Amino acid sequence: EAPTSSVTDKVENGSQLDEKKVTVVFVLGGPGSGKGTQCANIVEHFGFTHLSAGDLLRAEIKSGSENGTMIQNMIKEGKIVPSEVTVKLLQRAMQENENDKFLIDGFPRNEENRAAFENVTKIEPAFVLFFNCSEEEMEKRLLNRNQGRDDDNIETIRKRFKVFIESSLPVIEYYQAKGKVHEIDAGRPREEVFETIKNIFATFAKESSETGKYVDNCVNVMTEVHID
Ligand SMILES: Nc1ncnc2c1ncn2[C@@H]1O[C@H](COP(=O)(O)OP(=O)(O)OP(=O)(O)O)[C@@H](O)[C@H]1O
Ligand SMILES: Nc1ccn([C@@H]2O[C@H](COP(=O)(O)O)[C@@H](O)[C@H]2O)c(=O)n1
Repeated sequence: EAPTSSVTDKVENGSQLDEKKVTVVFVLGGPGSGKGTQCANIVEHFGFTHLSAGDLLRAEIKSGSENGTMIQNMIKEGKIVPSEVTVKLLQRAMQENENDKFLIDGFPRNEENRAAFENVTKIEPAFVLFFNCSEEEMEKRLLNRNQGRDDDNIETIRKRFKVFIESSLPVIEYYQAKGKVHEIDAGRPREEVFETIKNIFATFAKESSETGKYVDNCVNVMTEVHID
């Protein structure tokens, strides 16, 4: 495992992870707001790699890691796992992947997550997507999700909503103050939500290619979108 000291400085054009310059987009929003669903679309159209913090934590439980039981208990209670664990998983996943464009889904979940990631990786997100959706709609989606998740029951869902409001919204506000947030009305049908997202990514790709900050392979949708 790479020591954190090997992760070097943030650079002007994007952020640096070891030898690699990376573009990171944080995907935030309440439980069931549709983050994972839309990340799959972004991967397909814009060549990003999707890293879901929740998926990495669930994989860690399955791997029989020494932290497995602790993580399992936290997830069942809807609580946020200590940042040290989650940041290490994300850092390793980025280092092991050849891509240089990452969608980090469900992270940072609280101020501790945010500060730890920034301190360890020196990476700042290019921008943040905020999926805004009513609790009523999110609850309905989660109860219908049917993926056998331990935390998709009404008791844990209510706890996750509370944690989202108390701990995660302040992180979104932090990035809003920095002008980095694209807020999306995530209560609409999937296709409509993706239309909005497509415009955001196409604009970002265009602006970045003009300034030399962004890399390739997202041009296939450029003709379909309008740039405001
Ligand atoms: N726009 C939408 N309209 C209706 N259902 C949706 C929409 N987007 C996603 N869904 C469905 O809602 C459920 C939750 O979506 P998804 O897993 O993408 O949410 P999420 O934000 O990643 O949730 P979590 O944070 O709990 O992992 C899934 O069953 C998905 O198919
Ligand atoms: N940064 C994070 C992300 C997730 N968790 C825990 O995992 C649960 C499920 O997360 P999803 O994004 O897949 O919904 C979440 O409720 C937390 O318990 C975390 O601790 N830190």
